[in-house]
Amino acid sequence: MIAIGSDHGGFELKNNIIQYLEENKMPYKDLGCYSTESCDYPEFAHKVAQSIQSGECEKGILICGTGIGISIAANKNKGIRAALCHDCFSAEATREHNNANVLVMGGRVVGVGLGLKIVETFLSTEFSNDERHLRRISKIEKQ
Ligand SMILES: O=C(CO)[C@H](O)[C@H](O)[C@H](O)COP(=O)(O)O
Repeated sequence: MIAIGSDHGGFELKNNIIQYLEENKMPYKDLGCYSTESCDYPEFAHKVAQSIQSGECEKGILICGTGIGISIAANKNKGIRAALCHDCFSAEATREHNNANVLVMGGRVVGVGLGLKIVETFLSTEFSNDERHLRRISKIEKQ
């Protein structure tokens, strides 16, 4: 299950990603927001983080205007490795190297075409399980 959330700045891209997930029969949970009305991104970062921490969702996708604020908020939650990616190379690398469990994008930064490619790359790339990456992730967890 994929948890997805955004503020008003990411609402439109979130809707396009939901359509992509539905077309590809990928189960998801839409944790809001549900309109373009101004709202506060930390709320949605927290909801997505909680759904991963509880085990209900395996991965998450978060979108705000730039992706920056919602990344900062998401990464305050234990066990959350949220990666802001605006290119496919980073989306692949963060899965392989960081075992990132949340993809973050800026709805005012990327277009829908690139955004969906980044989602596809992130969701289809496995963690490498390489010893050096495991060691580095465990150092993050201890911080
Ligand atoms: O936190 C952000 C900036 O890093 C997000 O892009 C927000 O979506 C943005 O700040 C919202 O801005 P607005 O002027 O309230 O629409």
